[in-house]
Amino acid sequence: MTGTGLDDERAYLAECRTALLRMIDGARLNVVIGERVAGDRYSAERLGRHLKSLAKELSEEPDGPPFFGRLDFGSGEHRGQRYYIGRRHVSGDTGQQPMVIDWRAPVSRVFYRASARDPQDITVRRRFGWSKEPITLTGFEDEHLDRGQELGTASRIMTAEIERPRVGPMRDIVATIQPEQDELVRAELDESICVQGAPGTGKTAVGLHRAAYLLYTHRRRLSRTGVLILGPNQAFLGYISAVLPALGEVDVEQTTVDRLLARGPLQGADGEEAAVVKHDVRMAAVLRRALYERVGAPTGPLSVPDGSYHWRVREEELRSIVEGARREATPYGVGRERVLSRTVAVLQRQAEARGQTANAVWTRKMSRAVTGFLDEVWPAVRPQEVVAGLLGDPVALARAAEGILTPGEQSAILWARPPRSFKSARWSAADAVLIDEVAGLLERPPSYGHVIVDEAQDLSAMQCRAIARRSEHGSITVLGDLAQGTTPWAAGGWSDHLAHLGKPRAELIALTVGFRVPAAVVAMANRLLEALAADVPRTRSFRTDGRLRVRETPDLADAVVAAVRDALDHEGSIAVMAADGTLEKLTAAMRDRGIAVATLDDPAPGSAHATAARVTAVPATMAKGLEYDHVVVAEPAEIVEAETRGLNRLYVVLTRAVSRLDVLHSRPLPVQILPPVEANPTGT
Ligand SMILES: Nc1ncnc2c1ncn2[C@@H]1O[C@H](COP(=O)(O)OP(=O)(O)OP(=O)(O)O)[C@@H](O)[C@H]1O
Repeated sequence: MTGTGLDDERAYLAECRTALLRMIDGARLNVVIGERVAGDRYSAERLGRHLKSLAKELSEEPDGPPFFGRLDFGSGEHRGQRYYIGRRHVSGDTGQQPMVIDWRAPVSRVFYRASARDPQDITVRRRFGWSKEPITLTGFEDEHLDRGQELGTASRIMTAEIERPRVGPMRDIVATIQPEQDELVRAELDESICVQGAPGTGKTAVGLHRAAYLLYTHRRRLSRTGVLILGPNQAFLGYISAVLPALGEVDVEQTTVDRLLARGPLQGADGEEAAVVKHDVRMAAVLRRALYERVGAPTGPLSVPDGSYHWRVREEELRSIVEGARREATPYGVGRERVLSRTVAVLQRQAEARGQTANAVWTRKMSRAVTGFLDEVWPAVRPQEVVAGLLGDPVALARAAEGILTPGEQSAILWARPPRSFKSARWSAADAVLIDEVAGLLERPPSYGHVIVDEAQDLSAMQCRAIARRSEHGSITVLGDLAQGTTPWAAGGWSDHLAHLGKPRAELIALTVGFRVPAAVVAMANRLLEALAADVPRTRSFRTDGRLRVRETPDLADAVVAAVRDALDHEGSIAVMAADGTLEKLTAAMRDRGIAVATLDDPAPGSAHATAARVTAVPATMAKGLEYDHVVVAEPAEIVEAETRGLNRLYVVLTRAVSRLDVLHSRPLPVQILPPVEANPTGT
């Protein structure tokens, strides 16, 4: 093999860039040609869509390095071959092998999995180092795996990538995916997995890369059924939104569970007591009962006029049709269809016995004629109607909830002032979950090919059921951390959650190496973890850098302003986190003193409308899943007091910093985060 020096690599880089430009030009030209040559309108549209998305994918290729690794094979199937690995394929001349191989291709797996102990036919694995603006190839590191040489955490290039200051939205990690992460990313499409991992172990990163991997490997199947990513809130979705496009995937639906389920604006709000009952899995049984209570028994024979004749169906026969449909456990809507078609079939048999032809026109006429009977025994309903019928009527609720909900629970969810009609109801997010449950009883929603659920520990049983309905014929990746559960219904363990998600046999895997939080901060967070009583494995930090500063101060606002000014001297993003009320005051204080502060409602950093502010004010309740280079946490005691699972919230907030964390307090710190001596000064 020739060409192993930096100059040779730079020459190869130049060739790759030319080839990439050729690909983009080719894709654009194909769009033009495709528009001209396609025969009928349908195929023109399909071809046009396909080519446009290809061109879009290619031109969205960031102006980044075309490759990050190289593999030299010494033996086996690829003996004597050299492959460059990058974010996407770069085609060579016709008939030549690709200049760069997509990181998701089967052969690229070796880049992530080979080790000195198991070199997998590799002689040398090379990692490339790049600098930004302009993107320049600065060097490389070789591991002679065939000679037992492996750098692991001693790799400067890998360490620099993991420890780089964070700026703007989340980035992909393709160049440095770790072997245990790669196993999850490349798990088979029909495998459902559940990843438990402490803050910063890469769960979100793994989920996003798994989506990209599955789309590459099963493109046809998934372009039909789709991939869905569910995150905790819009701020989080904004933060992760750039990762998949950077990997060439622009067609993945990313949303929150609330948005996925809402059938209209959500204008209502529930108190915690009501929300807890509405999210309880027992509501599924209450709703089912309320719905099927609408199915009635026939109260007499059916007489159907047909010209001058009347067809008659006996009451027993009608009863057995209705009972039969009920027993079949199909969706309610299908049950109604079956009662209709079976009743008409009885009429048809009678007509045929009298020598009459029962053609399609006749069948339609008979179907219309039995609608009255159908509406009586198996009425058509809207899901909102069923839910409003329960929440607005204590008698109906008591009937449906008897033996399932206590009287106290029933009164917790009853509307104080029922709306005049279900159409004018002010639905809450929890109501939307109930409505979705009923909608699922009426008709099964289409299934996604794969669903990725992030921060899954916070889902309620009823939300899990809603997701299960949408992944019945697909698989799921569940990502979460039991210690970060902050909702009143947060999971205490994974097995119940997985059962509600419809995948009780999903494999549970733990990630235990942290790539975000510096070791000093992990030590503090781990002390708090002890108090959370969550059954989760401990983590160790990959990072040896970073700084933790804890300061008592008589004036919180002054101290926050000083800490932020100090942070502004360094590169990287900055966040101030506090309980919601205090944050407003701190934001005003910072702005008064000339510091530009963004909020989470502002456009994502890096987007066209983003503000220039480097500091973001982040309410403690919105911090989940986010990370900033420097975090200033103000008054931890208030964060703990603000909600029932306040200690879990504090755990989330303390684990958002990548490089530096300032903890500022004017009141005593929660004892759970103090070192043992300070927490118990008398030693008793
Ligand atoms: N293999 C890796 N190489 C480089 N960076 C990584 C790697 N794995 C994770 N990271 C980085 O570590 C940070 C934390 O990752 P991520 O947000 O996916 O963790 P998480 O487990 O979802 O955390 P949380 O539970 O707090 O939401 C991110 O900046 C991510 O890019």
